[in-house]
Amino acid sequence: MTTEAVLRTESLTKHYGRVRAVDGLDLEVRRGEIYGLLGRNGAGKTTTIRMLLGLIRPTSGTVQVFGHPIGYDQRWLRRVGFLVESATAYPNLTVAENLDIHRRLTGAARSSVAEAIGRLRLDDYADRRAGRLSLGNKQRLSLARALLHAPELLILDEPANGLDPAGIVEVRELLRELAASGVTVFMSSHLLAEVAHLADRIGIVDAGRLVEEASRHELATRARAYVRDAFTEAERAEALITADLERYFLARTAPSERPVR
Ligand SMILES: Nc1ncnc2c1ncn2[C@@H]1O[C@H](COP(=O)(O)OP(=O)(O)OP(=O)(O)O)[C@@H](O)[C@H]1O
Repeated sequence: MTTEAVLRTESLTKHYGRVRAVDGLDLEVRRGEIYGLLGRNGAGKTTTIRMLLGLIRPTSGTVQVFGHPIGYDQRWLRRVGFLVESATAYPNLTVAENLDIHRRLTGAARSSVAEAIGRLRLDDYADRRAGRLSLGNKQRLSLARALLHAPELLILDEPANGLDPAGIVEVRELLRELAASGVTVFMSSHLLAEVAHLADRIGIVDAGRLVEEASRHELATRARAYVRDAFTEAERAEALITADLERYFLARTAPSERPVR
């Protein structure tokens, strides 16, 4: 991993009237890194992501992608894959047709549609209309679209939304694989476990402000100390049983449903 900043914000701010949705955010995401923006509902994650993509204009502050300020030159968008609103697609078009539209818009190779379908394990649904997919499969379609044109940077708002536990593990593996091949991933989540399993670095936002930033390892150390101090032995045992149940569920999942490595 080099230290080159793929994504950088300086004093990024968005106010809606008196609501400070995002308030002076300084972020730097390096090439090949998985960065997780973690925060409660309403903390400002979606607003941040919309500004990163140039979908809404900041009240003040700047965003740079690949070293270029957004707004002046939109060509960088071709190098970015994104998922903003989860589970959006043309409902009357099939999975393959939805992806083919994106392929044409981005100028990606014809084979990229089948590849993306395979990567997100949508093979059995390729000819199904998007409007008839389950929430989880709609989310897979959105993810397939995000990575179809082999972007260098993925910006994903709550990528685990709507996925079942096996799906979350598959997508986690996929994002890890992409990051290992040099793709930079910026993702948001309101679930600590999701970013803690995946992100190299985690930024915690609250009321639009970055209240903490740490590597996954540092955060895990702090969390362990917190769990030790804040919970009783019975509560800790209960949590362990829940984790074991999740592992049991995954072990019982048919081999064809397991992630491709
Ligand atoms: N268009 C808007 N007009 C007014 N207020 C808004 C608008 N968009 C967001 N907000 C407010 O800004 C704050 C941040 O919202 P945002 O959607 O960015 O949070 P979030 O962290 O993505 O939350 P969630 O996980 O619930 O999506 C909230 O108080 C929200 O109500």
